[in-house]
Amino acid sequence: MSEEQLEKNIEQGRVQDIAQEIQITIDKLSQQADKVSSDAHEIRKTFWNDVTVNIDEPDDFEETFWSIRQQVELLSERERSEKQLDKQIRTLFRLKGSPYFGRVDFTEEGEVSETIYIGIASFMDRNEENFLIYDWRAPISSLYYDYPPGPAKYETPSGMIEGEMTLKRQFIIRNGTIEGMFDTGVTIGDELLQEVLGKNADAQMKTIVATIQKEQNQIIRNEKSKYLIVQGVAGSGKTSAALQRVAYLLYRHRRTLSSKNIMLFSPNPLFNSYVSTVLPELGEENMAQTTFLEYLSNRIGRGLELEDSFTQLEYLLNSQETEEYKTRVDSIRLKSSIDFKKILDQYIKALSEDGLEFKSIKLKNEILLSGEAIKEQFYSFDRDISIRNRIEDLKEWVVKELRKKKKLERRKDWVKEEAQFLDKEDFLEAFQKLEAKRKDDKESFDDFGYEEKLLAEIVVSRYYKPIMNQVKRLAFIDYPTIYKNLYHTLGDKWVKVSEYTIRSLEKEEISYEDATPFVYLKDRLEGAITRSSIRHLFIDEAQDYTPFQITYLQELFPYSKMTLLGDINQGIYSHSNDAESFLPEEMQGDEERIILTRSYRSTKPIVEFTRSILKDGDMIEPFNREGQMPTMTMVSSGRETLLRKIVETIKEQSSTYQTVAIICKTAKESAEVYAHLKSEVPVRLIEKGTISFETGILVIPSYLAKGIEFDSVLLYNVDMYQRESERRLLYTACTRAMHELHLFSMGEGSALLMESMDYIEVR
Ligand SMILES: Nc1ncnc2c1ncn2[C@@H]1O[C@H](COP(=O)(O)OP(=O)(O)OP(=O)(O)O)[C@@H](O)[C@H]1O
Repeated sequence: MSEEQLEKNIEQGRVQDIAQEIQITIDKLSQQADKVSSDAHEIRKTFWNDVTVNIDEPDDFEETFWSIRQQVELLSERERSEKQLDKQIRTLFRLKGSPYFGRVDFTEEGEVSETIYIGIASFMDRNEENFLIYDWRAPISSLYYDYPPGPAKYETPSGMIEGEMTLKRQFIIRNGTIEGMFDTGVTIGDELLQEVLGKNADAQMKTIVATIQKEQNQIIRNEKSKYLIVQGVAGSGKTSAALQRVAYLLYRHRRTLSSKNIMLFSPNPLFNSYVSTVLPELGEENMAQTTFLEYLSNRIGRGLELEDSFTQLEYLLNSQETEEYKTRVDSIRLKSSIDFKKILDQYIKALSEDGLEFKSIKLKNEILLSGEAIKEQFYSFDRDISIRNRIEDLKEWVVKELRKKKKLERRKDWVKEEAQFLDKEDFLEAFQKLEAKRKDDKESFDDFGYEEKLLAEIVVSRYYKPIMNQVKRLAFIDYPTIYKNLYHTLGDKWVKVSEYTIRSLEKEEISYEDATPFVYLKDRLEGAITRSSIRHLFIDEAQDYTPFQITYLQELFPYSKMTLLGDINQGIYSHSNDAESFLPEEMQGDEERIILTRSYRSTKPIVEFTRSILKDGDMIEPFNREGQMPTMTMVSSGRETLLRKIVETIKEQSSTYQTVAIICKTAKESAEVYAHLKSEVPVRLIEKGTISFETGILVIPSYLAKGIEFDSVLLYNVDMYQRESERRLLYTACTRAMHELHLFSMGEGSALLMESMDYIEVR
């Protein structure tokens, strides 16, 4: 038997021993879980038997309260343990099949050599003395990610440990059997990566803990920086690193940090679902995930129709270079900038003296309180008081005024009339109140007069309640007009942008580029709801955020560290700029920047092709995974033939691969292609509202494919990508392909693809 085989047998023996140990622990914990579960069941069943209920006297009441509370605490303690045990058992089951993926032999200076096995969770021997498996996030495990055999060190809370790594071994273990075992010289050997990357795509992202690369590990374990900026080329593992970073932080700070303290801003709802299984797979709970659009739309509220970011993009991609298009691009650029934020700040300052506008508060089309009266009241307050505090005082004043009006309203004829049409329940309510009143007030009680008053009160309250609620929400502040008036002050340079903005606001619409400034204005005036519980904010696809938006987010999450991940070459919005740092200048100074240049997603021929779409793509390094050269199918006889060719390719590809995506430039084009294909192949259309996707064949607009990957990509109609501004979109679309990329053209081709690029041409 070769030495290698002998080694493998020894390792296989260890895997079996560990599996047995794990099973023993599973059995032990399962027994405990059964006990806790039956305890909890018993408490629930006998909850009220063990509570002393007596509420006659205040003392008895208190005793009852404490008695209930004690039972509730007992129950929730059991429920917590039940949940905890359940989680441990689930992790152990996962460990049993695949206990670890790495081994490092390390000799600390002056100590004996130690063998460390690394897996997705820690596991100790029965006496809880030795680690049989170390969690990948433990300090010592970083040796595995950061060093080849030789001198190595790792950081612990009590200082740096230095020594010598004598062996580094990787495993692929499935169902308790070692399927692959490699001793590696380099950081993380290529064999395992080859195996992982060669697999088919899934509708869900995978964890990468077994093959985290050194530079990715720096992102994951970074603890110091206030702002961590990751500029990484397409497919370099930015999102993967971000998610493993969340798992790392949750583990390292488990006493002080929970998933509730972490938030991820992602590009679209589809992406949210795509990444949602990674953390649970690592035994952690998911953090809150949202999109910036969703946030804005909640803050804008009713009254203005918000154009979403996709509609904005769709407009830009479908338009010719008309005057209107140019104005729109100017508008987007202006409103994305920090300079514009400063203009807005000046405007807000001026509003302290004049310019705030208020809506009249009406009841049944009659004005209860006019906008002018409210304004007059506002500016009668002391101007040294901040706008925010004055608004609070104003709210109180408005409530008081309305209460006065409400009292008078009860006497009006329309109220009496409506009172006759009240429901049985309303009369019952009035009657009960009447009874109570009669009890208190035996002597001088006028039944009839009082009943009439009560009924009138019911009618009037029904009308005033929604008005009062709106007042409490400050809906009487006329933000659209206040925001619109800003555009009367911008001057000649921005006359077209101003006209365009005013026009759209007058139609009660708000463009996507106006949404952030509008919400910012609102926040500055009435006070933002800052999220102080969030300690770590992750912004994926950070290149798609405007400098204005990034500073705004920083203000919203004042106690949070920020991890911004992005790729300037995938900046597909008009405001996208070439700034390497996604941080506006104002925020710079406290940041650390990590650059990822290696692309793992696609095969070498695909990376070589996609990087040449970019003007400066030379720094992008492909991972050495072989595959087919991209193809370009040119059809000069029209759309029908092109679609027929596409159907042929889909059929061929879907027999090999799980996910085949037909990527179109726009949603409009996607819908057309889908209409054509759906009778030929089982295909699904992905739209901006789609929240999840399954494996299979799908048609998707380029910008919704952001962050996601497919086994095979068919790029429909490359002739649609001609403008310089569309280069990055073309790059983004092509870089979604893992194993195969096929481009289709109706003859003209794209000016952005050069003759010299490496692809196979099929005419
Ligand atoms: N260290 C790694 N080990 C295994 N797979 C990896 C590793 N790093 C990245 N990958 C794989 O490469 C692919 C791309 O990763 P990911 O989506 O995180 O990259 P990205 O930089 O966010 O890409 P993009 O910007 O193009 O959306 C995924 O399939 C991911 O699993």
